[in-house]
Amino acid sequence: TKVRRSDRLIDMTRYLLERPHTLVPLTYFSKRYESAKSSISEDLGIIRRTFMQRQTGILETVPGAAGGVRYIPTIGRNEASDFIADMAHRLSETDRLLPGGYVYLSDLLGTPEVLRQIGRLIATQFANQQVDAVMTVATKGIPIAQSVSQYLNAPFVIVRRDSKITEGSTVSVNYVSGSSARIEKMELSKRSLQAGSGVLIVDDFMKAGGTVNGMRSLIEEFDANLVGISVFAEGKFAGDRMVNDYTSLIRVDDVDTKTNTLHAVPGNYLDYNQAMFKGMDA
Ligand SMILES: O=P(O)(O)OC[C@H]1C[C@H](OP(=O)(O)OP(=O)(O)O)[C@H](O)[C@@H]1O
Repeated sequence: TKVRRSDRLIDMTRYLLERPHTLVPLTYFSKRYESAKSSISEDLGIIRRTFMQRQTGILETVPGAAGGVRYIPTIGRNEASDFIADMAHRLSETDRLLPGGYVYLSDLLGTPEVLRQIGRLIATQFANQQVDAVMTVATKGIPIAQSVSQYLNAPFVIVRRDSKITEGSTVSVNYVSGSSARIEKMELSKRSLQAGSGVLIVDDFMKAGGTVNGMRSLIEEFDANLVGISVFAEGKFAGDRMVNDYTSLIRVDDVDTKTNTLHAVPGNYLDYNQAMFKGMDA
């Protein structure tokens, strides 16, 4: 029996939301609802318009026989700005400051809604780039990488600072870690990355940038290419950071070890993506 338009719209929306960055042929929906392609096209027009108006995302249409539709998750400027302001406020709570200017984030990075929004924000910035893999370093970066990976429909790979036989043979690099100028090692299973793949680096926190820099050299070792770098928060760092082209959602701009407080403000994400957000409103 034919499926009514209202029922089709609900089921198509769910189907698309669950498959970001995935091309779905119109014929798939025609068969699923036993409806003409012209009806399905009208359905998709309604979904596209509503997604646009509510800033749920973009419904791309790929023409031709091998064509179809692809849902690109995005976040609107206002929702992004509100979330970032909320996170900056949360980080400025007392008792988050840790020795060495690090910040306690594990409660936030264990909250599903926070992880969803972080993933959506970072995936929005890279929605139109060729990201074949999302890379992070164990441990606290992993939930962020998983969330970004889900929104971009790209696998995530975990770099480790320890050797595990369960990772098989690995490529390893030495890197200068943080302000302590210690040499550390990080490695990635050889099976994780193909040469030439586009890699997005994400992490929960960047201080001196040594960790991110280590991941950059790992990407070079794999003959892969760096698409971008995005971190949830960046610490206050006096020295010259080894990394400069990155986005951060939050920036720690003041640390007072006497009163054990820190002040966090929005990072450079909104400024960096101003043109992108303007394009969405157009
Ligand atoms: O910019 P840098 O000076 O290199 O510091 C940023 C590192 C340090 C910290 O990881 P750790 O807390 O050391 O390790 P884990 O994530 O496993 O807790 C954080 O998650 C980044 O990866």
